[in-house]
Amino acid sequence: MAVDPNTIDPKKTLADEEVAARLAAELPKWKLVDGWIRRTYRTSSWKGTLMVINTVGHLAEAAWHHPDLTASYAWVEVRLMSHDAKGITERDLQLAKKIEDVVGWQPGIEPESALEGTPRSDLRFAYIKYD
Ligand SMILES: C[C@H](O)[C@H](O)[C@H]1CNC2=NC(N)=NC(=O)C2=N1
Repeated sequence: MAVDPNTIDPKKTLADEEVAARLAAELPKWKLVDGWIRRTYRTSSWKGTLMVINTVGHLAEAAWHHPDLTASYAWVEVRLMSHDAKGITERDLQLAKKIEDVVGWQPGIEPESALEGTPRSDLRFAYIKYD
């Protein structure tokens, strides 16, 4: 039977140069370092850090693809690779994109948004440090 060239193979690893090019085009804040695609989200406090971790946790569980996380008081690093394929696959890129979309969501700066977004005027509400 012929292989459909349009089907994504979840276990196919991408060459480093291809990963780097895809990140530059699609996920410019993510970098390939030591075999992982990674991104650090900075926050204003431990509570914000845990909110990011929980958000990533939900997305990973829904995807059934799980990043490694390293956290401190005001940052969390998200690191993705496909352990079973021993490399970077489309699964890593797709989950990274979802994380980037959801954690980076700022409805307050979107045109036509009915949502005001996290208030910036009051430090009590300081949360993710958008970069
Ligand atoms: C049994 C289960 O399907 C596997 O352990 C899945 C779950 N999450 C995973 N996450 C990641 N990052 N790589 C994997 O190979 C992987 N495998």
